Amino acid sequence: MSGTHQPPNAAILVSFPDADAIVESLASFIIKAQKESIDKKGRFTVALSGGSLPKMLRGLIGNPAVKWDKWQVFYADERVVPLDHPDSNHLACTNLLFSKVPIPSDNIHVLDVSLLSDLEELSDAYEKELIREFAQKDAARFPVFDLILLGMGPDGHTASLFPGHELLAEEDRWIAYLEDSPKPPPKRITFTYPVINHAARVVFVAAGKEKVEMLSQVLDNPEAGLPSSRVKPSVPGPTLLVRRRCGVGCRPLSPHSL
Ligand SMILES: O=C(O)[C@H](O)[C@@H](O)[C@H](O)[C@H](O)COP(=O)(O)O
Repeated sequence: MSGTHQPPNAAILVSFPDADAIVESLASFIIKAQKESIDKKGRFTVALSGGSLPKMLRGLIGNPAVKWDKWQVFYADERVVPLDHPDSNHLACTNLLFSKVPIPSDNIHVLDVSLLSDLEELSDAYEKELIREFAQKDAARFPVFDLILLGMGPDGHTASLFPGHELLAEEDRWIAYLEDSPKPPPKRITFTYPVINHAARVVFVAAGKEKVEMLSQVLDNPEAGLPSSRVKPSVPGPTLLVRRRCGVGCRPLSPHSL
């Protein structure tokens, strides 16, 4: 083990030599979080993103430590397309993970596809899905996810929260929609910051050389207000898993220290 970089927003940054090392470490991190959550509450609430994240979850496949029947899975953001559309985050997660593991389909919370033509109704319905899982069980103002897994775009976006977008200022709603996403497809729903920042754990998985420059912006220049810099769950701050040298002063850390 060599050490961590503590950037101003108190994120924990961990870098790995290659994608396989991230996959392995991410799986152990998730399993540890799962155990703590099930021991405490009997369930594990997790939110997934799209992009390259689903394929980074392959370390969970065939792993007997994963208690799939205790998982409640939501999408931190989802593209407004049918569930079998190539752009669907749910389809990517299904192809790369859920079709290969024994998770009950009722435990995966997907868009109500009968509402795809009305984004307001669609995001309201997804918010109600969260309310059923959290407000009724935990009686909290905002849901407290056990784990939210995020990606980071080369422009610093995360989930479907994009630089300069009005949704960055949303303080009330749990789920919001947009019709002008700069990353296609344009219509999406997304968790808002109140949801992301109330999570017990948030992990960014940001593999790829093209993210190095943006990563240093996000970590070392939070006052610029990039969407990924605004992810600030209270304790212990977000964890960032990145591939290769991150270029912002961090050193490789043993996966076991996660
Ligand atoms: O559905 C989406 O588009 C996302 O959830 C988005 O926020 C993604 O996580 C980032 O764009 C990173 O994507 P990559 O991992 O493919 O770079």
